[in-house]
Amino acid sequence: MAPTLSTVQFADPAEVTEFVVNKGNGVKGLSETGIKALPDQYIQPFEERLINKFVNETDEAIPVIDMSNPEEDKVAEAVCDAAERWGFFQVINHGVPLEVLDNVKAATHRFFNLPVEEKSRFTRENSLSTNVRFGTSFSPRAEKALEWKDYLSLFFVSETEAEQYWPDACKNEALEYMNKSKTMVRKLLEYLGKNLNVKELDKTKESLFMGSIRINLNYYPICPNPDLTVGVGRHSDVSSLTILLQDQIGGLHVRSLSSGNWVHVPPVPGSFVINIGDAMQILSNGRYKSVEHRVLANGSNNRISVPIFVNPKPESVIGPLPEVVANGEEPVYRDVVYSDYVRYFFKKAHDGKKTIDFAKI
Ligand SMILES: COc1cc(/C=C/C(=O)SCCNC(=O)CCNC(=O)[C@H](O)C(C)(C)COP(=O)(O)OP(=O)(O)OC[C@H]2O[C@@H](n3cnc4c(N)ncnc43)[C@H](O)[C@@H]2OP(=O)(O)O)ccc1O
Ligand SMILES: O=C(O)CCC(=O)C(=O)O
Ligand SMILES: [Fe+2]
Repeated sequence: MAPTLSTVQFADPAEVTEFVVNKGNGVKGLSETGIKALPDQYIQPFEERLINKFVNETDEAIPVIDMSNPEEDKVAEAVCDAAERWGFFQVINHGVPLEVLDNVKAATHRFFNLPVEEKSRFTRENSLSTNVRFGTSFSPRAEKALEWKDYLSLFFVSETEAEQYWPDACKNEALEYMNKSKTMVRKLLEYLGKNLNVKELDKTKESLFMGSIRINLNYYPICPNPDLTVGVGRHSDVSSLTILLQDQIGGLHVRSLSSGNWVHVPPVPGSFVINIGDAMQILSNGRYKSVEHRVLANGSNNRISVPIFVNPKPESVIGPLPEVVANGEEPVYRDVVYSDYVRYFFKKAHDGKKTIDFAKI
């Protein structure tokens, strides 16, 4: 059973960290104690809070693209245009059965509703596989201010490995979600590749664009002072492409490339939010943009989201594609080993678009 106010008292911030991070209660456990004020270590610097005046003053919106007829040129054009001008878009009629989406959302709630002793089997310290990690915030040991989010991160190696190590509460649903999304992912990558003069997604391109998959189940519990903190701080993803399933609560904001405004991504039932990640920005020599985004904390509702990060293989060397620089275009990025890039991302706190400097020439 979740601890309650009568059983949990925090004398100082270190006790909160012990309870949330080290004991594996997460911010969900903290929220469920009935805590009335945000603990100090969650208070973000003023400039990192999503203050209302920067939001919703604009009628800008990320494109919503209908994929009912995926072979039509206008679908490919809309995807490539959005990847260049927004780095973000939503897709509807994408062919992934709605039941699969409902099932993975239900499985996410089922996992986070497990008792702490069960979830703690998957913390960094306890997990039997480095490919399965239950955690909180982003990089708690590196962060000056923590983020109001718990997560389960599942790196796919094989069905057998997943069967053995992924939590029973969600493994079948997460695998089905991943498998049933593959056709859509391939199609999106074909559109993006063709526009870069990549003729086909052969084995080499496949391992660069979609050589590894990570699924995260994110849980953002009700927060006592949502204006003082964030669910997720400003960052860009390090993937090639991210496919995000969000529930009906909302809170994801994207930085508009044209105005610099923070633009809300409204939940559209049955849709996916798709975004370009740093790996794709590097491979396309900056043509496609991985854009800063962040998530608000919420004072009245719990929220979940389930991103699939489609990535190069960890051992892939990524740099501007030969097809892109063949015409004499100057490369903006150097070649980097993808796992070095990801390790660099994970070892620091979220810092907006700074990760990509690691690969800049
Ligand atoms: C969590 O909140 C997030 C997450 C995100 C994620 C955005 C993405 O775009 S995720 C896609 C990343 N790409 C991949 O995972 C594919 C390639 N993977 C790899 O190359 C490797 O698996 C590796 C990630 C480099 C890890 O390799 P290795 O060094 O063998 O493994 P570890 O020793 O386990 O990890 C080293 C170090 O990395 C950090 N870390 C690892 N996994 C995670 C994870 N799932 N979540 C958070 N941090 C992770 C961690 O610091 C590890 O050091 P420890 O000392 O703590 O073990 C976007 C926004 C978010 O808020
Ligand atoms: O929860 C969301 O809407 C976005 C989460 C996110 O940006 C991430 O996990 O990388
Ligand atoms: Fe993200």
